[in-house]
Amino acid sequence: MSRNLIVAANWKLNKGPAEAEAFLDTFIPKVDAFAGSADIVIAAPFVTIPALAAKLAGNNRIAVAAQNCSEQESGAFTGEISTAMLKEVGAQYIITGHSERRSIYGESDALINAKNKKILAEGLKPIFCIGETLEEREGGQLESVLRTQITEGLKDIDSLEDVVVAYEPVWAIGTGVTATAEQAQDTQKFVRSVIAELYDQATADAVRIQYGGSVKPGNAGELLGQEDIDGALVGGAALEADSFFGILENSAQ
Ligand SMILES: O=C[C@H](O)COP(=O)(O)O
Repeated sequence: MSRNLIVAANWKLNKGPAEAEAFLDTFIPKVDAFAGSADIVIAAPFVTIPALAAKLAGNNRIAVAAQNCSEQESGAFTGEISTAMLKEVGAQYIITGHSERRSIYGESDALINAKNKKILAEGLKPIFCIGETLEEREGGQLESVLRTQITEGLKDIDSLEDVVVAYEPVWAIGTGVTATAEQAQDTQKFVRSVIAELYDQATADAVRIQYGGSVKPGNAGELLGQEDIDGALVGGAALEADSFFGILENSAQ
């Protein structure tokens, strides 16, 4: 089954509009000259999205993403941003379930599920993150943790056509410790098997599963060359245009 790679930058709490524009000044010409077919996504802070979207207007190779959204439509929810607002300013994807949102901001599987449903109802695409802590992996809970996150996060979602899943072992995020290609492949094969159980084999074969956690130009080729790894969600190494482009280049199919 061939699935087009999807390589996404998650800038986290980095880059206001001016820095983002400077990044694109270097990055866009590289992508223009690049023959690879991967879908490219940049997830920026909310206030940076309009500048990114303006600079990428008419560019059909690089899509814009948000890193979070409200599960609510509108109303008295101070500090929240709706999917409709994000769509209006040019976001096409929204990250959900990132481990930093789960652990630092206490987001539950139920909240993440509500966000996934809201994003899909808005006609946008969730990049739905799952992943285990080192303690959970070493304690033999890897499969049960992932199974729960997948089952609860995708509850009552009929089609995965617009859903991207990102497997990010928490112990590999921002630590410089990458899962080995074998560990990532084995786990992502398991993730796909859970999706086949919950949906069907055709859905599991079609859904794209990214790997995230200390991906860099030097390890992207091996990781993204694995059968069940269909792209990357990149944090630190996506902050510099050369390094993010190096990941794309080294993972070209
Ligand atoms: O969303 C991206 C991940 O948290 C990975 O971050 P990292 O590449 O800095 O390890």
